[in-house]
Amino acid sequence: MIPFRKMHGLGNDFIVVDARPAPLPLSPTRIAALSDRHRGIGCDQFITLERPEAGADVFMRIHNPDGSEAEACGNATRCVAWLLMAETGRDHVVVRTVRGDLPCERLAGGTIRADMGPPSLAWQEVPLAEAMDTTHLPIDLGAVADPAACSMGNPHATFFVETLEGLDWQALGPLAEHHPLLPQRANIGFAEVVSPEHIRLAIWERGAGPTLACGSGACATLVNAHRRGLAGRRARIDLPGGPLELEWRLSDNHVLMGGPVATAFLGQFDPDTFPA
Ligand SMILES: N[C@H](CCC[C@H](N)C(=O)O)C(=O)O
Repeated sequence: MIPFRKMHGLGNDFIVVDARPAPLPLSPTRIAALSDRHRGIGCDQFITLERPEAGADVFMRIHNPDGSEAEACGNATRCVAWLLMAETGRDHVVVRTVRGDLPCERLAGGTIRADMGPPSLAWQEVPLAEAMDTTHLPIDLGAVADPAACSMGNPHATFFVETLEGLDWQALGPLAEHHPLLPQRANIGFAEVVSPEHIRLAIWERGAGPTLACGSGACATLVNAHRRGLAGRRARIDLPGGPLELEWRLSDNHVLMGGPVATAFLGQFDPDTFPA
């Protein structure tokens, strides 16, 4: 049996397994089966903790429920940071991902804040299929158009809308996720700018669909809103699951993202029950 912990940040939920003591028999197929909400445990992302090389407290591998691997996950970074803080008693830990080291800290009130690093703004780095200005993509889906794109390690495109009220973003999300301009697909944000310090955001995640919150998506939204002149460098971003506090720091170009984390339950599963 393999023990797991079910965690979430604002309802963006994760199965977390610990492969630090020994590697676990988890193929993408098995991860997809475990991530199924009806036939498995269910989650937005499947998180595997691995032993890091020197310089970080843990290596975090991220899979989507379709079995694909993601380069970044802000809410899981905060959940895993909390776990490491509970293990070590420290208020600062470093979570390593395939895209680099993410320092995290515990703030007053239990908020966990992750330094998600600098955004990538060049078209090759999002990536987009061809050279263009990443603040305006020629994507027109009728009800929404003209998104901005950036990478937080993983690809994001943000549509700015007058209001989320009545917008069928769950139908538009998959069209944008699979648009030919986005060869690695992308996480798709629908952002209603309430004021320069306050944004409402709905997210259609690559490989996962609609989620209650997306940390890297909130980072990308602040970056894209700021580049479009719609927001300052700090904002509260309200997602369906609740608010995240964002800052795109001027001094070092890093994006900081803070919010709550929670454990829902602990459990165990028999890997042989799921296809290998
Ligand atoms: N929920 C995550 C993002 C998952 C991104 C994943 N869907 C991808 O394919 O990049 C977050 O809090 O940042």
